[in-house]
Amino acid sequence: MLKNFRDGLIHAVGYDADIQKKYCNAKFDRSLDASGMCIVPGLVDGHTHPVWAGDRVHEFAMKLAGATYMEVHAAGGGINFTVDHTRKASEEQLLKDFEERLRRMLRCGTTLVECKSGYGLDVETEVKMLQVMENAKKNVPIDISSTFCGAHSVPKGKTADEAADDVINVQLARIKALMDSGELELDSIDVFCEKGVYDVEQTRRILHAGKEMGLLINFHGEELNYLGSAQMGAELGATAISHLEEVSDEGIAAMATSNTVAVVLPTTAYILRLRAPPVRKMIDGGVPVALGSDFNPNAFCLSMPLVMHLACVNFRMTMNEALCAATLNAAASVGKSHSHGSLEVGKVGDMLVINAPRWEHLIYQLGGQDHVIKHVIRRGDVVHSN
Ligand SMILES: N=CN[C@@H](CCC(=O)O)C(=O)O
Repeated sequence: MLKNFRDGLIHAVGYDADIQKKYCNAKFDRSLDASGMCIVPGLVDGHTHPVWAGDRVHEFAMKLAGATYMEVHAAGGGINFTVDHTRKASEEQLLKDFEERLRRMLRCGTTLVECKSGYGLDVETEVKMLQVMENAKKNVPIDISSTFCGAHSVPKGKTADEAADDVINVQLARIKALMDSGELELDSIDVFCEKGVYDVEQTRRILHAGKEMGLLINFHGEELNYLGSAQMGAELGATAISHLEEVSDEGIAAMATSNTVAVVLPTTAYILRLRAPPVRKMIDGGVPVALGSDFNPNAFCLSMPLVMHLACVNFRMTMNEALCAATLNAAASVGKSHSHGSLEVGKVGDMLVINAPRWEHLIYQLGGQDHVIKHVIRRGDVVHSN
């Protein structure tokens, strides 16, 4: 099998490779039966915030007692709590914690992960987070797609308009210089478009500025309140929008027309007790649906197999759809479906050997799914064995 992975790329496949259809939720039911084991592509995590300091375990009790996400923020917790700690943390400490999280993701089968900044909200700390991502790329055998999310929250002491100006004129300007000099490699720009955070027009301004710099648009929209951000994102040609619990029928139609990927996040809906996004309507309406773990101090889950399980039970996705969403469609959400997300000639040789007679065991087992993963192969190399 491994002879097919010289240079880390797939040169030939030993079975019928017609398993997924680009940008759609196609069937994926022809797993390879190799000595009682199955093979699936390496998993792609389409939305995470894994670089930060300051866990928020204390907030969990508030949420269990019924506090909403915005009530936790108003009480001094939430994103701004993590921002305070991340600003104080050294780059070395952030890198050490981040690399440990990446290694745990790898053991759960993730071979490509989208990673957002967003706990700095000022130019120094945002750049520090992005540099941590850059350094981790050299040390951990996992592919990282970096996203600048300087507009993740409105920092203390600024209005949203002032903060949007700072993101555009100060943060993006510095990031562009670092990208031009080759010190940073970024794929996407993100904004938390939400009532009480950035409104649709502020979000549009920031995303437009990022697009002008060549970044893909991949932002948080329609999570807690309906704002019409899906329509705005579609107008701007967004590559992806995530959350979408409150997306409207018009938003779904607009996203289908612009071929914008919907990145849905079952752990977040679960922990915040939000209603499920209308995944069935999105799939039936022609929107490509992807999955992300949304690993962050609020939704503390690194395991894509667990996310796929929740997607099937709580979002009523089929197991085929969940696998496609956690591989090819998640790769499309970061503009990497040409190289990642399926076992096709010319793509990277990322795959999982599943220690079970059917690949569905990856989803079937609730918790402990890493036990089902026998090997994680990244670019043709076995990088983890269980
Ligand atoms: N909703 C906004 N951002 C994150 C949560 C960040 C946090 O609570 O620290 C998310 O994607 O779920």
